[in-house]
Amino acid sequence: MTEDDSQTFDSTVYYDEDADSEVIVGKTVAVLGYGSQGHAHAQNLADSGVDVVVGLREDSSSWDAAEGDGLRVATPAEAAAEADVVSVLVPDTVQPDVYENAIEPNLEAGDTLQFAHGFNIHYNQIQPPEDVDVTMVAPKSPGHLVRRNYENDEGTPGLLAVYQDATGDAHEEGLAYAAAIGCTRAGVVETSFREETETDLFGEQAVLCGGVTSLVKQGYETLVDAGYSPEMAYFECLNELKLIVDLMYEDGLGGMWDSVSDTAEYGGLTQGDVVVDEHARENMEEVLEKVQNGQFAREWIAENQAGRPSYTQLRHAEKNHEIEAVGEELRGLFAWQDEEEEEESAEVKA
Ligand SMILES: NC(=O)C1=CN([C@@H]2O[C@H](COP(=O)(O)OP(=O)(O)OC[C@H]3O[C@@H](n4cnc5c(N)ncnc54)[C@H](OP(=O)(O)O)[C@@H]3O)[C@@H](O)[C@H]2O)C=CC1
Ligand SMILES: CC[C@](O)(C(C)=O)C(=O)O
Ligand SMILES: [Mg+2]
Ligand SMILES: [Mg+2]
Repeated sequence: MTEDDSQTFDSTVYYDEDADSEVIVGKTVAVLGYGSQGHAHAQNLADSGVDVVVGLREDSSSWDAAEGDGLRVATPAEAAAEADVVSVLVPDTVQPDVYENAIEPNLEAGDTLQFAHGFNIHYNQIQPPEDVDVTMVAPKSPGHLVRRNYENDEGTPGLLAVYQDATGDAHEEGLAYAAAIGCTRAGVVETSFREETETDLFGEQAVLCGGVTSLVKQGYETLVDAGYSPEMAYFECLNELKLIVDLMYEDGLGGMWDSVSDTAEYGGLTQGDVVVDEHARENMEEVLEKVQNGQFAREWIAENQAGRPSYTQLRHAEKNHEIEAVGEELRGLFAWQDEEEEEESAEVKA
């Protein structure tokens, strides 16, 4: 069975009790990649009793870290060869190459191709054989929190999708994988590769990563250009955002509105749409259109084929924005990051 895109998925939420961990504990899972998602999936799976082998390039900077975390490490081809489930957690743009050279030659009938994002299946960059299962367990969180939550006996919400069910067990095995990385502790919702891919790309571009950072920088620059100190602008437009979003995370927009002052609530409700106005909505719809018609995917693939010229320039400009230096200095002065977070943020920078 291959995914029926027109299928509307019900909003059943799956929890630990809905998963049969025995389905995956007896299998070998190759986790290809040991980065944000890979290090979390591999360690969480292993801590859940799953036989894990990490697949990395022989000159990988992550090889020693994975071995240091008590995991077996092999090349991607070696890992795929011994695995029943191959979890593809290398960057989206290298997955087709890794699939062609390391995974596909070592896939056997009845194996599972598992993803954390649907990009390469949805945009037809990887076309799996008909005799394997193709699933996705996509944590709705950065990987470092997937690991932190698991270690704290907490869960991370996730999505489950079955693109191809050659064995008839894809859903059950995907749910067991989700449980083993801690997602069913929080709740797992079933979706499709199309829906996850398009909503995830839109969300990270228009809201979570792109939209928010642009709003923060524009707010910071507005205050600094008006003569206010960079430190004041940082505190107001970046640092306090976490505290505001924490309230929304815990109890919706109302949870935040109920906690801030009436003055802030009135000002926010009247001026918010002045700043993020109907043009923002029109722009968001254009962003979504480019995701849906494949234009963004083609642009991102071409950017990588060209050696990432624009991406490199944009990353450089972002790292050199004044707010980064101001923030680094202020974060060093204030003891608001606990040790665990400081260690992790050092890891992320490495
Ligand atoms: N980041 C996140 O929180 C989320 C990511 N995802 C998805 O998870 C997947 C993995 O992304 P993410 O965890 O961010 O990836 P990262 O960039 O954090 O990590 C990539 C890993 O892959 C390895 N790698 C890179 N190139 C190759 C290669 N050619 N062959 C073998 N290994 C390679 C790297 O090791 P080295 O370079 O040392 O060899 C590194 O261990 C993607 O599909 C992404 O969309 C989904 C949800 C959230
Ligand atoms: C929000 C960015 C993300 O989609 C994620 C952490 O979920 C990603 O691709 O990293
Ligand atoms: Mg995401
Ligand atoms: Mg994403």
